[in-house]
Amino acid sequence: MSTEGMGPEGVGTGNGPAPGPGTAAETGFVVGTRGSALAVTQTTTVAEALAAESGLAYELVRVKTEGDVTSGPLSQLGGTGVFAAALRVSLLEGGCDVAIHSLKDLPSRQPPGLVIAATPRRVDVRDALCARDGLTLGTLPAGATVGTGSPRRAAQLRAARPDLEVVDIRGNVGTRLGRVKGQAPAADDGGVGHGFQGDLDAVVLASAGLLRLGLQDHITEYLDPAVMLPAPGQGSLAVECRPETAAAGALAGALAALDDHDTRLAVTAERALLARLEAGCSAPIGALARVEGDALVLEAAVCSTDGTEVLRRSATGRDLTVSGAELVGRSLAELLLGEGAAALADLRTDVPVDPEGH
Ligand SMILES: NCc1[nH]cc(CCC(=O)O)c1CC(=O)O
Repeated sequence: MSTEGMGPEGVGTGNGPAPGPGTAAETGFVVGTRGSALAVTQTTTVAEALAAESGLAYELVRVKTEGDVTSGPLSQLGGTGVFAAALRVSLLEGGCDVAIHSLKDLPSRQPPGLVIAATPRRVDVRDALCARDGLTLGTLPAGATVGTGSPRRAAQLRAARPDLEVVDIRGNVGTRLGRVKGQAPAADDGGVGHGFQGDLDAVVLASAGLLRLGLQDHITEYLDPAVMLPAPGQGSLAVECRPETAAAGALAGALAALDDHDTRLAVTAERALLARLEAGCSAPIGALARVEGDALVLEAAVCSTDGTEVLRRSATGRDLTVSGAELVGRSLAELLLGEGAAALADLRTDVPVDPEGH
């Protein structure tokens, strides 16, 4: 594991000396981030909020995900969240005090020794169609090519529009946007050329990532969750740390203040469903929970990979606590399993579809 300081521009509010790595000190804290534009943007936003709330300074360190991290520590942390794993190793080793993840990229089971201390208020949960010429799912011509690397998006696209051609694509947000015909490549890929001219009619991406990067102008349609149920945790962030960091002190108070209870309940239900289904991170499963009045409503869809079958069910709970939310997720998973979810899809699919999809 290696960390690399990001230089003076990575230093936050600056009241007090720069903190040393691993010391969630009285004076400051160290925040780990992956290197992609989306990771840096969302990490900076959260770090600024924590600094403002706590009065502490912070420093960003870039945690490299290549190389040495593919050995021992990864297997201890579980294979699913390989891209979160490097940050987690850094947290456990004291290389940073806080790490910010896209919640949907985290495995559904929390590793020992780390806690999710805050789930900030969720932003737009929907998937977004970014098409040439302002086209929408309804107006794309028959045979149009739509790029996605996600089996969940592919299956739901096929279910909605069997006449489209789904193309498997990879890469970070800027790279994928650049695949759309006539689209100027977005300058968010850290200067890494994507090597493609626009060759597709459309791509599907998470609205949240586009919004956080200020790229929402590329969206031609926000896909209704009735058509495209988002990934569990989509649009949410997880602020992770060692338990003692969240237990006491100025940073603990700031973490608690950043936590949004309704978001916490929703993502808890979605992740509990995923855990009970024993589904891998690229399984074709959509899940979305919302607090509606005094109820938590969870919807989930398990798709066959070819999109010919989508099993979609919902469950409601009235116990608005974390354990109540877990129960809603688990019960809906049981219901889906009882109706043949495991036969419908290869739930354990655990291909890391998105090395820098972040
Ligand atoms: N798997 C990559 C990833 N992880 C989080 C986001 C977007 C932001 C979010 O959903 O919180 C993305 C990009 C995408 O799916 O388009």
